[in-house]
Amino acid sequence: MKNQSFSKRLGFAMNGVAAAWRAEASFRTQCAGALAVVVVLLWRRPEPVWWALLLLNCALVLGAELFNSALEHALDRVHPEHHPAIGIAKDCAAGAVLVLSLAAVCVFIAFVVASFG
Ligand SMILES: Nc1ncnc2c1ncn2[C@@H]1O[C@H](COP(=O)(O)OP(=O)(O)OP(=O)(O)O)[C@@H](O)[C@H]1O
Repeated sequence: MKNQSFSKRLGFAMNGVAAAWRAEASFRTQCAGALAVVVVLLWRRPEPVWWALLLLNCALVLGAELFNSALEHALDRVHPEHHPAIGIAKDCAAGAVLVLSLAAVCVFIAFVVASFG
């Protein structure tokens, strides 16, 4: 089923986001964090570069969580039994979310220091 219309592919992508929202508490928490960042941006109205940096970080964390969720679903389906390699694959995906989340927190701290310090 390759090369479907743009609206159909957009629908598939929205289905993925909705499925992650329903299934993953961490995705919902990260969405709440991203919303909080948008509220702070609207309140402080910083220079455009801060909008770009903070929104990019939010998108990176949410995107990584979606990849993490995709990998978990696929691995659980193709290999339901426990295996050390599956564990490492899942841990690496979770590690990617952690690394990007830490980077996002660092950028947010830099923003707070720059605008309130
Ligand atoms: N099939 C498996 N084989 C080996 N280890 C596994 C397997 N499934 C999960 N694990 C280990 O358990 C951890 C948690 O896996 P799980 O699939 O429950 O993800 P999770 O981190 O709970 O996901 P969520 O983001 O939904 O909270 C993995 O990171 C991995 O270390």
